[in-house]
Amino acid sequence: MQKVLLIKAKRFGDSRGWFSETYNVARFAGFGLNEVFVQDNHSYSKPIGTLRGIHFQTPPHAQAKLVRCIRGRILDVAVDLRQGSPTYGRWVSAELSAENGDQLFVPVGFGHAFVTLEPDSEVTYKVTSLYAPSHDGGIRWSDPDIGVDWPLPPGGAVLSDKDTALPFLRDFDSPFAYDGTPLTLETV
Ligand SMILES: Cc1cn([C@H]2C[C@H](O)[C@@H](COP(=O)(O)OP(=O)(O)O[C@H]3O[C@@H](C)C(=O)[C@@H](O)[C@H]3O)O2)c(=O)[nH]c1=O
Repeated sequence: MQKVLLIKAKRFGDSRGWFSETYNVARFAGFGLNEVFVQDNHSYSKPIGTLRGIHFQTPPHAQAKLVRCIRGRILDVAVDLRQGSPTYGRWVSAELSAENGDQLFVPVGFGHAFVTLEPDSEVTYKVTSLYAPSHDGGIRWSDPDIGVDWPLPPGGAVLSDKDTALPFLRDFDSPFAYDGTPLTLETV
């Protein structure tokens, strides 16, 4: 399995603006990321405080995700859902924005969620397995056993109907196994 990684962008600025590679198979292999991405996703969230998650797909359709914010700003969160992990239910997060160009790599075995910190935020992400609605899974964003410290606006979280009714961690029998990879947030 893989570590959660915060991947910094290299931007080459000139009088026109800048250029940046967002994915390069050789560079990514250099920090141990050899995933094959098979689908690209793009979501737009109008209100500030839009919260999507905590989501995953179960095996054999489990997905690793490479997440980037291309407009606005989000707090992106990865939750350790690996059965037997000493950090089961714990989470790491990073602020991703159009401005910083950072990407979060969320490996298989982690739930993924984000909240928008600005209105009109757009997120794109690559995934390693095709969408399989029959293997869609989720945990409640507000689960007290996870305790994500969501930075919410005064109006609170804006959620899909599905996300308001997701189960809690205590009722979840995780299909993901712990392989000894520690929960860290390494920056590369
Ligand atoms: C995720 C997904 C959804 N859809 C459809 C199903 C549904 O009608 C509509 C909206 O789906 P959702 O409500 O699940 O979208 P959303 O809440 O944005 O779900 C996403 O949340 C983030 C946090 C993730 O990590 C993603 O993997 C995904 O789970 O889009 C696809 O066609 N392909 C896909 O890959």
